[in-house]
Amino acid sequence: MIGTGYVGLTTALMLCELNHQVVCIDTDTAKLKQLKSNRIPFHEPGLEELLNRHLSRGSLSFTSDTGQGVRESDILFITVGTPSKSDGSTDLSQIKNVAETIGSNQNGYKVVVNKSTAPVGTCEKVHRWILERQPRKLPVDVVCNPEFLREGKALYDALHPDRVVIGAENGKAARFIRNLYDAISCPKMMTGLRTAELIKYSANAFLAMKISFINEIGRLCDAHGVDVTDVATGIGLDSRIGSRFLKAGIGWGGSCFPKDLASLVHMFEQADLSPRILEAVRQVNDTQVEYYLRQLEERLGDVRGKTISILGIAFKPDTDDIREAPAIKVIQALHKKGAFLKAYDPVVFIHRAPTGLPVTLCSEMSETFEDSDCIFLLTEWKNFLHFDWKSHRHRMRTPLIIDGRNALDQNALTQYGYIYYGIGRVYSKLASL
Ligand SMILES: NC(=O)C1=CN([C@@H]2O[C@H](COP(=O)(O)OP(=O)(O)OC[C@H]3O[C@@H](n4cnc5c(N)ncnc54)[C@H](O)[C@@H]3O)[C@@H](O)[C@H]2O)C=CC1
Ligand SMILES: O=C(O)[C@H]1O[C@H](OP(=O)(O)OP(=O)(O)OC[C@H]2O[C@@H](n3ccc(=O)[nH]c3=O)[C@H](O)[C@@H]2O)[C@H](O)[C@@H](O)[C@@H]1O
Repeated sequence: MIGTGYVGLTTALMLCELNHQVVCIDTDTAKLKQLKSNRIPFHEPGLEELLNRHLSRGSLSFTSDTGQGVRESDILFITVGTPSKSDGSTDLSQIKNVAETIGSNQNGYKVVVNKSTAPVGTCEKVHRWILERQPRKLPVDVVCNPEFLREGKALYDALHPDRVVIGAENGKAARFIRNLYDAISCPKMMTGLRTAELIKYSANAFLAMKISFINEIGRLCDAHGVDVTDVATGIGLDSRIGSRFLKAGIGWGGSCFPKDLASLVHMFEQADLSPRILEAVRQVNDTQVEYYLRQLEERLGDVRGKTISILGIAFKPDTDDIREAPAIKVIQALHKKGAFLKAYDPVVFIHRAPTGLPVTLCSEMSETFEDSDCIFLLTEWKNFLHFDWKSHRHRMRTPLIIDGRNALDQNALTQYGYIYYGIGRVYSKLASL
């Protein structure tokens, strides 16, 4: 497993659970040091227990020596990063580097499986990069096995996927990889390399589209006094639509949706096509923070000099990942407008203290209430939802709550005397009867 981030480490542990022997390779020696001493370098539920189990059983090992890892393995998974370049295209330098190292260290037949999300045609490039570096002509097959796990639920998703997609040009290599997943019961789709690559991007874009769709409907709900959660329930009951990914809120962030949509748009442009739906999906998301800030200012007036408390920094619960987190955008925008900011997140500051964020960090959630003019919830951590909101209201200067995730109990909060705003939320008299 070359690359031991969220995807590489989770996949390695999943394969260990299926009784395979795995060597994890990474160039980040500080990360390897932590892993070797039983510590997960990021917050991801369930991984630490499996790390301990497989390190002590000897089914898992770690090294920074990629050459040695390549020579000792039959199957090589590429799970390195594929960040965006400034024009939206994908930076393939980490994949290229790995492919070249595989080529120069190849000592026999290998199956190279690309799991990193990369544009259509990347696996063909990987094949070429390997061949160019081989010391002598050796057989190698490249397979595309995109990953669909979610952060925060990575282990569950890896062990219980909705499907496994295996793209290959060679049936023998494809079956070899399918056999790895024998013990996992789900549909296994065998397809071509390019198809597998595009399935991954299309899946992420479709999910982002569902969210942007309900967020746009949420704005109309605000205008008409309609409850967006009821609209989502009502449409989601149609099995052709489905109820998931219809939670309206501050918008999608994270390490993948933004970069993958940018990459897909770039692929369209390269093909001389206009990605009209994708552009709209991104536009709704890009203007969602602005929309919320307008709602905030309508209720609080000018935010200059006011104290606003941010609850949650991670881009979603159960992770410490803050890549493209909506909270960061909100903090920066409010700071620019002259607000004082406090923030609390139960895990983010433990593993990855963000540098240069203009916020005063709180060590407990209750501190965010003190002399605050607004609490802005941006990550729906469970402990925020089960907090004793009733007894803390009096500590706020203005009891305004902006719920960026439509996660709090609006009726209860209103009864406790808070002013509540969630996109497309309507105070339900029925619920309070
Ligand atoms: N994070 C997620 O939830 C998902 C990510 N993906 C895709 O999987 C890929 C990896 O993503 P993450 O695991 O989040 O990335 P990450 O940034 O957490 O981990 C990547 C790892 O690769 C290592 N690395 C970089 N160059 C290397 C090299 N030459 N040799 C060995 N190791 C090297 C880095 O040190 C790092 O530990 C990306 O393409 C991403 O789009 C796909 C599905 C889910
Ligand atoms: O390619 C990837 O990296 C992964 O991207 C997403 O997973 P992830 O980014 O971990 O998180 P999601 O649960 O998809 O949430 C993404 C963003 O959408 C937001 N979201 C999600 C669902 C929803 O109904 N509403 C909503 O605003 C979340 O708060 C978060 O900011 C996909 O769900 C995974 O299938 C995919 O493998």
